Amino acid sequence: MTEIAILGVGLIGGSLALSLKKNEDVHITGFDVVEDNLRMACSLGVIDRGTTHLAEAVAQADFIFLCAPVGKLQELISFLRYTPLKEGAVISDTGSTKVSVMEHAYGFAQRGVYFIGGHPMAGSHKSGVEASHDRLFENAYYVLTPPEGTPNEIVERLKILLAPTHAKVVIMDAQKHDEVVGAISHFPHIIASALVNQVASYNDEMDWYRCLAAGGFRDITRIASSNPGMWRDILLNNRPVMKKLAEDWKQILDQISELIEKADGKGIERFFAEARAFRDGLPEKKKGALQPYFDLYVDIPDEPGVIGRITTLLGQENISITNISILETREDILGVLRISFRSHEDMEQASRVLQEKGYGVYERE
Ligand SMILES: NC(=O)C1=CN([C@@H]2O[C@H](COP(=O)(O)OP(=O)(O)OC[C@H]3O[C@@H](n4cnc5c(N)ncnc54)[C@H](O)[C@@H]3O)[C@@H](O)[C@H]2O)C=CC1
Ligand SMILES: O=C(O)C(=O)Cc1ccc(O)cc1
Repeated sequence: MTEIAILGVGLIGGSLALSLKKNEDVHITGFDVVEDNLRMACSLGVIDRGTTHLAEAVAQADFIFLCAPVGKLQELISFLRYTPLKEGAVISDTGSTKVSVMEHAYGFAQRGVYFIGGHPMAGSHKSGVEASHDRLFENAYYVLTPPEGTPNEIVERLKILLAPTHAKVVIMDAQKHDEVVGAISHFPHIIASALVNQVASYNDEMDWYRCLAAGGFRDITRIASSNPGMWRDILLNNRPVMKKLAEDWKQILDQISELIEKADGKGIERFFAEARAFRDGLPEKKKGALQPYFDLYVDIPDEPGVIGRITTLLGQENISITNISILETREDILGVLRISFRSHEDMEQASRVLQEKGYGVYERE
């Protein structure tokens, strides 16, 4: 039996646990600072047991995954440095930045314990264990940053353990990771939020901005709905790269501003054509990466038996549900039920069936 400890049982820790559980020979202990998250994770079958005692969670573990926010990783690593661990244990993390993590991950090898940085390049703008999914990492890149001198067989052990995620595991230097991921993931979150903030400030004067915001605006700003604390931590842990990207961005904006000022149609067209050529050449998004589940939200009256009636209705139509959770229940006010489906077709069929029965149903991005 392989003992696994997941420290931070949220979206990523929960999804990792669900993927690794596909290998029946694992036992997963979850640690979290929020006891309710552990209770929820146990009841959803994400972890085998939960504890709020860190030393106890890791003592017998063969693999330890740090899945807490980036801002908490250094503190967790420092704790592990002086905590009794099993000889040969492999520690990894899932943080979105790698240089600041690897700088702190010293002092393990001399104890016969190994630290290998990690970053599964798939996720969501949603947070929390309720949003976790066993196929979240399917077809996504999963970057590992082993420090120099890590024995090959240790990296291989970690790769074998990660096989049930069906991610494409790649080895990368931490600095290179932060530069590339800074440009394709971290910086776009700044741009998406900046766009939303710009429109929101105009909207203060005239509500039409909000009303007409649709299509392209919604597509390009989806990630502005991400967890603000998580993105604060990511930016603060990739500062030199973020500063450089912001400076380059200012230049790009100045250039386009000048083209507009000069009414340089050819230049403007070239700007869009270059972007289109690169965008159209991006690899196809394979199913599994980033959007593996489809959620429907159903308004539910606060009355006994309503959830049973909804699930029975869907069962009668042979529509499979992958997850179900109650998001709000307040006295005299409608609650909201979130139902997840494996495919868009299942979700649409469920939406039709429930609306026919008079339920208020909607999708939320
Ligand atoms: N959300 C995403 O799309 C992705 C996130 N990541 C990275 O994975 C990590 C986890 O992110 P999510 O799962 O999205 O966040 P989350 O907010 O869903 O889960 C984080 C969990 O860590 C717990 N936690 C907070 N402080 C802790 C501490 N000191 N010790 C143990 N647990 C603690 C929280 O209570 C929560 O349950 C972050 O480092 C993030 O940068 C990586 C890939 C994608
Ligand atoms: O919601 C999205 O599209 C994301 O950007 C998901 C994501 C968030 C953080 C990461 O480190 C990797 C992927």
